[in-house]
Amino acid sequence: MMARTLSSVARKLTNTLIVSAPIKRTYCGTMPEQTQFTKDFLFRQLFDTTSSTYTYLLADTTLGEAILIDPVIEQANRDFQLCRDLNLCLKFAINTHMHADHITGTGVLKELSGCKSIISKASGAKADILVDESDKISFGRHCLDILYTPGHTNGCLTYYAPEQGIAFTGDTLLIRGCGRTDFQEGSSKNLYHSVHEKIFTLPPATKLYPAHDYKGMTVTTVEEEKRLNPRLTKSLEEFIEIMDNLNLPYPKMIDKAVPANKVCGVFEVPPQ
Ligand SMILES: N[C@@H](CCC(=O)N[C@@H](CSS)C(=O)NCC(=O)O)C(=O)O
Ligand SMILES: [Fe+2]
Repeated sequence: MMARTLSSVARKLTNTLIVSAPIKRTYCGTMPEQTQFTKDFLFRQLFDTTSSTYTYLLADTTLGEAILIDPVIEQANRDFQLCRDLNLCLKFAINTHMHADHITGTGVLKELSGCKSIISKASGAKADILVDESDKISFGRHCLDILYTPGHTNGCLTYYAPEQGIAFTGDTLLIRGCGRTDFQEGSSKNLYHSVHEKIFTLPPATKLYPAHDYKGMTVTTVEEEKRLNPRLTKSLEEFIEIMDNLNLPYPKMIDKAVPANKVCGVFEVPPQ
């Protein structure tokens, strides 16, 4: 009886959908035109399920040079093997900031591939190359511009590839959210200014790729976040109030991850 009732409801719904809800073909909103990747640009979004971290592999497919953004130590072998499978030489392993929730894979990747590690000067962490806003990171003919976007931590960077219309926001801007500001010299005011002045001023169609997502989302755009971000569409005062009341528990790994990430994810034995 129940099964029959359910199936008749389903049939009714289907009929209703078919009969009275034709697919709307004209988009009436303000969605900006999407930028396509150039033919010689490789993009892979990789995921670590334990920490919900995204790692990004980018490469110049003509010249075979690659970089990784925000690699996770437990996935370093996976990421290195992917580079080998695709015949790519890993030039740089880069962090958007000194992570608090997982150990970076940059130290292990250096050992595996001979790549150089990169982080911001302001992070206070060790790496082969310390970068700042005016610097650029090149791989093959491709290039990442560096935007200094403090707030989640004092050393947060956003990496921007203008030709591809993409930016890697780390934890500064998450999809419909943003990084917390309650540790590692976090500042809600700085984060608000970083997002409004550095990220929201990029072209509206710019695709934004965060370091984490906890809801299964993968990508957003400047236009979407300016319109829909529940925190960053508010005034500065309202934003600070929201951030002061998040009441999130500290990341489980924080006490292990931060000291490890200060030294590129490789614990150094102090001299005896
Ligand atoms: N539960 C996770 C940590 C979750 C968390 O705090 N995420 C950070 C980014 S990693 S530093 C964050 O900024 N979240 C903002 C938010 O609104 O969720 C763990 O235990 O590792
Ligand atoms: Fe973080």
